Amino acid sequence: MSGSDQSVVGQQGAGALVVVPTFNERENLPLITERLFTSLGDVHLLIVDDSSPDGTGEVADALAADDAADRIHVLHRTAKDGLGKAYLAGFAWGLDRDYRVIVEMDADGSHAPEQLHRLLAAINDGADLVIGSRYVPGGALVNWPKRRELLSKGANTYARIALGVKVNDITAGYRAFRREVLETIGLDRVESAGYCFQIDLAWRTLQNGFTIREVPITFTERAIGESKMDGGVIAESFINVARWGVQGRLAKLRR
Ligand SMILES: Nc1nc2c(ncn2[C@@H]2O[C@H](COP(=O)(O)OP(=O)(O)O[C@H]3O[C@H](CO)[C@@H](O)[C@H](O)[C@@H]3O)[C@@H](O)[C@H]2O)c(=O)[nH]1
Repeated sequence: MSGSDQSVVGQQGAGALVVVPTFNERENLPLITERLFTSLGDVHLLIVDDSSPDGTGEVADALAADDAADRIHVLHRTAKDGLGKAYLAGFAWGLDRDYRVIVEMDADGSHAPEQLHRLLAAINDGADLVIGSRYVPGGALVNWPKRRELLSKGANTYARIALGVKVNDITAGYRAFRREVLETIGLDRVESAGYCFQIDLAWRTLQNGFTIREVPITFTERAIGESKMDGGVIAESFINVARWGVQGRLAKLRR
């Protein structure tokens, strides 16, 4: 880990930690870092690397060492352990410090740092969890393979019906949390290791009485490297969502 602990001062990004999980993103990481700090100079960045074989962790360390403003931090984990686990480790790191807002963002450029101000503005406006949504008016997909789009829309429809929630893009990975949401949910209660983690957190956010607001974003398919989505991720989502749906309905019946 590098960099020192400090709260951030400034305007829109003040007190915000952007958590970026990485696995084999050596070429993407410098590009997204540059774009992030060009867009919002007063956020902090935490890179959570799972010992990427391509040397992403060393690239992250070099970026942290070169940042004179000490805004970049790196968490090195020993093995690839899933997107959800990487985020939870990053959130725990952020909650241990003074950050007011914790952001999720991919390393591959799918989530434009230039649109982060939209998420932070909604937090400043009182939302508890803000989802950068592809499926609200103004949201868009660029170059995403048709099969990924169908999978994503299918997963969203399934989750909406099974859980009885109204979120349009509950699988989205571009998000901003007010720190109280994560503190109240309790990170150790989150059950999903993979991408189902996104649904898991949104579901628990609502169950704990917090609000979710969706703001439109443009999701652009990565130009470099490849997705780490696999069959295990899909199976975990299917099973967990079904289980939460049944639990939620039983709890309602008992009331
Ligand atoms: N540390 C770590 N990082 C990981 C791991 N798996 C993936 N990542 C990182 O997590 C980010 C997203 O992974 P991708 O594999 O590129 O995601 P995607 O298929 O494009 O999926 C995106 O869209 C989904 C919604 O449809 C989202 O659910 C998902 O979060 C993500 O935003 C990238 O920065 C990638 O390096 C892991 O096991 N460990």
